[in-house]
Amino acid sequence: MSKPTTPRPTRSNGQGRPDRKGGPKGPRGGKPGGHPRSRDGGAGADRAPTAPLSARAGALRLLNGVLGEDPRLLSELREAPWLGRLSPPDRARAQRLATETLRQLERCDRLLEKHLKKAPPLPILNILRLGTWELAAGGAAHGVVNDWVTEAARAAGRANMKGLVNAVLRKVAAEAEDEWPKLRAPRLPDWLREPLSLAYGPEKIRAFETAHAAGAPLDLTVKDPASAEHWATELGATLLPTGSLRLADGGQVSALPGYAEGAWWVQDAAAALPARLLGDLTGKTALDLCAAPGGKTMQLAAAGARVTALDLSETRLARVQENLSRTGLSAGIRAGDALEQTGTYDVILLDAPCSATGTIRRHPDLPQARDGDEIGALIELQSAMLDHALTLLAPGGRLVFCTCSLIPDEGECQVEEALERHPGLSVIRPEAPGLDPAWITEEGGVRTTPDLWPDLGGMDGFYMALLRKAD
Ligand SMILES: C[S@@+](CC[C@H](N)C(=O)[O-])C[C@H]1O[C@@H](n2cnc3c(N)ncnc32)[C@H](O)[C@@H]1O
Repeated sequence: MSKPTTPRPTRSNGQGRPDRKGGPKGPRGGKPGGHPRSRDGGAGADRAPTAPLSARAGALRLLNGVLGEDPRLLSELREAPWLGRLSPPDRARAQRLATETLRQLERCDRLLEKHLKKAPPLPILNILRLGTWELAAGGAAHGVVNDWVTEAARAAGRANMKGLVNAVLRKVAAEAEDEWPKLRAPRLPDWLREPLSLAYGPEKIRAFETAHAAGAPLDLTVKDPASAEHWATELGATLLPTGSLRLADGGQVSALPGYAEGAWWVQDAAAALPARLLGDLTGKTALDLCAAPGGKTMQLAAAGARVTALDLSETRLARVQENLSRTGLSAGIRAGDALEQTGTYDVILLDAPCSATGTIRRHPDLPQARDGDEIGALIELQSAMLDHALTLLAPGGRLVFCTCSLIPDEGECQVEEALERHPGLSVIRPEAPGLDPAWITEEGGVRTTPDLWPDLGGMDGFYMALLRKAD
């Protein structure tokens, strides 16, 4: 990777909404053909607001919510009241259908474009996208087409769109098996592709895109590292070089062996690395400054620290408490702003709020629902948090700064600039089982990217650095 001097998307590249090139012409993600949208992804008027919804109707609402005029992340739409109208299995199916369609949106659009003279209203275009993904994934043509035709009448309230959906999806069904594999991995939108290309080069970006298209397996962190091999056998999982367990497809997580007794928790292999840089923490006081939902809090507690887990969000802190209760680990939980904390700690973990662009394998909605506008403010917040965190660190204390971002301004640059602002602050060479020396950066941090471990199933993009305050 070249020296990380990526232009900051909002400071130097204000590029506006993502460019979704390559699909049918006309209304794309943004302009739903004049249909008013609700903020929770509603797809057409609710004539019976309590009537059950099918998985496909749910998926359509989710897609409309992500790609509508006021784009929402799927995680934000999960709170939408209408989701209560789906049975739990249908809700899971709807999430999967929407997620996988978003992951392959460019491929869906490329298959559709030759069959559309002009783009239909957004809800109908989204129906065609969902149907195309289902057909490409091997769905039975008759059932998929008929169900989406029915949905078309309901969603748009315009029966004349049924014919279009029927005709287009039948054509897609006839060619998907041959044509789909020829399509390139979907490209990142320009607001992200351009700064990442400058930092990593075009070849690496194509590798990121291939990894994003492949999706992510289920990774677990074991509470007691000594039992990792035992749980790998119990779960039929791969034990990764860094100590995490990996399942190709976990299915229902709460039904897996070891879940109920709290032997492990779900955490991407890259996300498990920052806390591991701190090693054994027996007897140390630790502050987890942005703790929720608690993956790293549990690691710090399992490593022997007396942990204070802080987060701004009380709702998200409830997840930390649930996770601690299930795993039998303990930490003091505190709601509040990281910038207003007082006290002194031996170690601090700062997993700062960021663009989350390292997690696109798991969240393919992110490039579609975001446009980079928020990144400038996040960069400012990260450096303010890092400066304040250093005031809470005991002399000689260690701090891990990390973000799940691919953008160097949220990682490498933050540490380089902090070293300039704080004479006496130093970077400790990172050590942890399985840490590949090739991941170590110029300033001494660790950079992971989604294309690493291609034969094992990739990993999230993360940046982390272990810092030491002067005595
Ligand atoms: C990347 S997530 C943390 C993930 C967590 N460390 C884990 O491993 O499970 C960032 C967190 O920062 C929290 N946050 C955002 N602004 C904050 C602030 N000013 N003070 C404290 N927490 C904040 C968010 O609520 C969010 O839970």
